[in-house]
Amino acid sequence: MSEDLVKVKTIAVLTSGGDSPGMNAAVRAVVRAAAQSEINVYGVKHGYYGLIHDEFVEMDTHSVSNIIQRGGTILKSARSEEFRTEEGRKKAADNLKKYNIDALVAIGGDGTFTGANLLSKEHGVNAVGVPATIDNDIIGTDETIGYDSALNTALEAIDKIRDTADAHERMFLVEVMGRDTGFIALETSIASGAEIALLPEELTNVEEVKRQLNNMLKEQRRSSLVVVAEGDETGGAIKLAEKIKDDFSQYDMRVCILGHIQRGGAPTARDRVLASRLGAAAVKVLIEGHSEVMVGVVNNSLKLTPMRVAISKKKELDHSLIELAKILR
Ligand SMILES: Nc1ncnc2c1ncn2[C@@H]1O[C@H](COP(=O)(O)OP(=O)(O)O)[C@@H](O)[C@H]1O
Ligand SMILES: O=P(O)(O)OC[C@H]1O[C@](O)(COP(=O)(O)O)[C@@H](O)[C@@H]1O
Ligand SMILES: [Mg+2]
Repeated sequence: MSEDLVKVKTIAVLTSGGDSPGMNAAVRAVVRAAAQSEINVYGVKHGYYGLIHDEFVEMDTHSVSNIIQRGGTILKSARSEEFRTEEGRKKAADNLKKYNIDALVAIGGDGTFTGANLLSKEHGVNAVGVPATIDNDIIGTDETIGYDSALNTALEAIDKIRDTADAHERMFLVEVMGRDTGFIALETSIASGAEIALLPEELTNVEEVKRQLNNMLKEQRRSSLVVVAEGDETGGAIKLAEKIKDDFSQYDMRVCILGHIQRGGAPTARDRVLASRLGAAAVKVLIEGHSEVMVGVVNNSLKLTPMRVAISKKKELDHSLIELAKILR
């Protein structure tokens, strides 16, 4: 984190990794905050792929009109294997030099920040990270951009599944996203009143799951919902169903995988506000001379975290929420 005052004239902004609702709001905030400070902005299409393959487009305040409410990302997102190599990052740095770009705003998740940090270390490119992923798995910010939207999308779907589960007195195993982390699974299970939540952060004992379901069925529950994070130890909802279906054949078990609907749709108000704050903050901290940092909001205040710290460890679930889910089900 350096803090020398530098005149930033031109910046680039990109979105990378899994898209998340609110990425557009963040791009808009970066472009508009930069314009306020008379900084030129290039948008880079397709994340690091576009950085390597010269997909730079000039942006101004009009380029970001009417996007704050839209899901996806107007800059497109991608995953680039080439950027994981030194040669790939050298090509990316050469392109940034070609356009006289002083700094990069990378909007994405932990992988995106790992890449940006390497680009900065190897080629002296000033880089600021803006956390955007539905997984909410980044330390240094209470929530990532897109998490609240994905949570609400998943919850709406689970509420609907509960209606039909109840009508048919069925058992549903609902799989939500979260390759390595159970934020969506835990909070949707609390908010929907699910009977059980299976999280990547906890060991899953299939016999124990069966026992709990049996106990609840003895309480004469009319339906059962098990929310399963895709990264759960059992390997997701389909695999779990294979392991338990014979024991619950009378409940006409169904599996529903929510999948990518959780990544799309209009961002919630909270995500739009978070993205607006963080996008503008990224420009501010670049002007102040910071680099290799991530902007976040903690306890409603802006916070800077060195990128190397942000990528160094996994954000932990709140154990009191795990207990709460168990008490209230
Ligand atoms: N270890 C790494 N070294 C260099 N670049 C990386 C590394 N990890 C990820 N990246 C770059 O960041 C991109 C996005 O990472 P990914 O993990 O897919 O998404 P997210 O940023 O949402 O976690 C990758 O496609 C790759 O180009
Ligand atoms: O869209 P893909 O490539 O199938 O990736 C799915 C993964 O992306 C996510 O939606 C978001 O993850 P990242 O933000 O780390 O890219 C995960 O929850 C999910 O496991
Ligand atoms: Mg990630």
